[in-house]
Amino acid sequence: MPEKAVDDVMDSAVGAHFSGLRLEALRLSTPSAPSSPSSAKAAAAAAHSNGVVYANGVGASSADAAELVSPSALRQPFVIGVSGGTASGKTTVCDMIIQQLHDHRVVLVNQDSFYRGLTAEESAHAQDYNFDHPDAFDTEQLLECMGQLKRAQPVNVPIYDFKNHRRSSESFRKVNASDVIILEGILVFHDQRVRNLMDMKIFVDTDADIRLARRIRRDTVERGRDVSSVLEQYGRFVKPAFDDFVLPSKKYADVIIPRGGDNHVAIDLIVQHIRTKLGQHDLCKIYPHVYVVQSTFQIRGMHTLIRDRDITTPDFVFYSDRLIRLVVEHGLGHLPFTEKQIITPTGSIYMGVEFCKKLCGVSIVRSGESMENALRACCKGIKIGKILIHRVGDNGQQLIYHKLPMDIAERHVLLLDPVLGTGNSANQAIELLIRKGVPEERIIFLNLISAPEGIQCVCKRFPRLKIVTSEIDTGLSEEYRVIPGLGEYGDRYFGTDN
Ligand SMILES: Nc1ncnc2c1ncn2[C@@H]1O[C@H](COP(=O)(O)OP(=O)(O)O)[C@@H](O)[C@H]1O
Ligand SMILES: Nc1ccn([C@@H]2O[C@H](COP(=O)(O)O)[C@@H](O)[C@H]2O)c(=O)n1
Ligand SMILES: [Mg+2]
Repeated sequence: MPEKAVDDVMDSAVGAHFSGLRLEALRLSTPSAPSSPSSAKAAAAAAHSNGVVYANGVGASSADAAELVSPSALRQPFVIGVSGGTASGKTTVCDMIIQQLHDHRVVLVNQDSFYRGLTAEESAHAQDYNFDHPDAFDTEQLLECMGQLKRAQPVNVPIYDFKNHRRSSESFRKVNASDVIILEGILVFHDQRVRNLMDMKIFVDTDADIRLARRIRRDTVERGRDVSSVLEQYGRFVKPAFDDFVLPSKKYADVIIPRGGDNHVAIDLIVQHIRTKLGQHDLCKIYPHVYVVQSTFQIRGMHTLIRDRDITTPDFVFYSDRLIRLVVEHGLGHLPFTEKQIITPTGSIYMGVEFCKKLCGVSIVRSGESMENALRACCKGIKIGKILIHRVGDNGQQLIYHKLPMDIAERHVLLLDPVLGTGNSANQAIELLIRKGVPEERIIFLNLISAPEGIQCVCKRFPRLKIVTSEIDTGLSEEYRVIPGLGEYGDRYFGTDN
């Protein structure tokens, strides 16, 4: 690219946001082609398998892992509650989720395991016992087990036999501490203390007639009952308890799955959500300065829209802007502050804080410019610099042009690029900022999506820099594209795609 043209690009791009004008062309001799995706993938895979290290050492798979992960970076496991009426398909749905995930870091805990065993006398009149009432479960023991798992300790879960209504006296099922715990049962949303353990609640909603038909088949085939006893128990206890306890707890659900295991779309979405959580867990454990905006279904919904190849440009811009705003706000939360006391209109003292004033934005041209408006909306009058990284041919040479505030060395820098792919251009930009005197720990790199390979590449080189992102994707393709990704972000945002 001729220097004049670049000058024009930079001048038109930079607008009137700062006065310190510099243009410098750097010819880099170090090859900067993306590091091979296979080696990056191998590194990501290694980190993936090593990432699960527990406070008590359970599950640590290598000595390297212990070095990589600092105990302060450990997070709580992600707990998913699955409720619904009897024979709605709860166990089936959980089994499908676990099978699809194919990941050892997910464990299932069944509320059924915590049924109180009947005494000999109660067993003799089992037909009169209400197994659908909350008192039929030892909820204290369930809470204790879940507490242990949350504290990353393995637990022995009882084994319950539906045929004789007793727990096995000799054997237990050993459940290891894991990153994702799924807790399923008819009444897991009933007790507030159990509900409070959950990060996500799913209700499996299946038509009552279908449930009854399935229950008759299951209980006669698997639980040693005959049809008339199933029907009698259903009318006397199961249905009334469903109406009194199970159905009223549906209101606590975040997600309702109609048709249970037949609803493949819902199961795929949940699997995808858990995968995202697992990816975040590993990388956030390994790199304590990686922050992922807390996922909500609003955020997931916006990602679903902007990742859809058929979305219109105005919608892409609208939802990208909303997401970017969240990332920017989160990033600003990592800036230092000073305490400040003010007087409110009621004459009272309010002990507050004052924002850090010495900051600026730097966008990596061109797609990083799409994040500038959100930054300006949050920080009135903020100076925004630009860095353009231009590849010259295929030999790895790059030209870097920049326009940065004169006093950038004294500022905190919010580096803007919506997609962190290989991490190579991000590293070039960060190196330049450091050469300009910005300390590594004063740089916050903001993106919408990040590939694990990019996070590894940047964090290994700049371990004190912070990365704030809204989702971590699966990885890079052979062509270094983020997968599932969202395509050429700049073209989609500025409407220059086809
Ligand atoms: N989508 C489905 N189609 C047909 N049968 C199903 C389906 N989902 C579950 N079942 C069967 O219905 C019975 C009840 O399912 P289960 O998953 O045990 O329900 P829950 O755990 O909610 O009681 C089981 O025998 C199971 O094999
Ligand atoms: N000894 C027992 C214990 C429980 N039940 C019934 O099991 C149902 C809960 O399990 P799901 O897999 O169907 O959710 C519940 O409705 C109890 O009536 C039983 O029959 N015998
Ligand atoms: Mg079940």
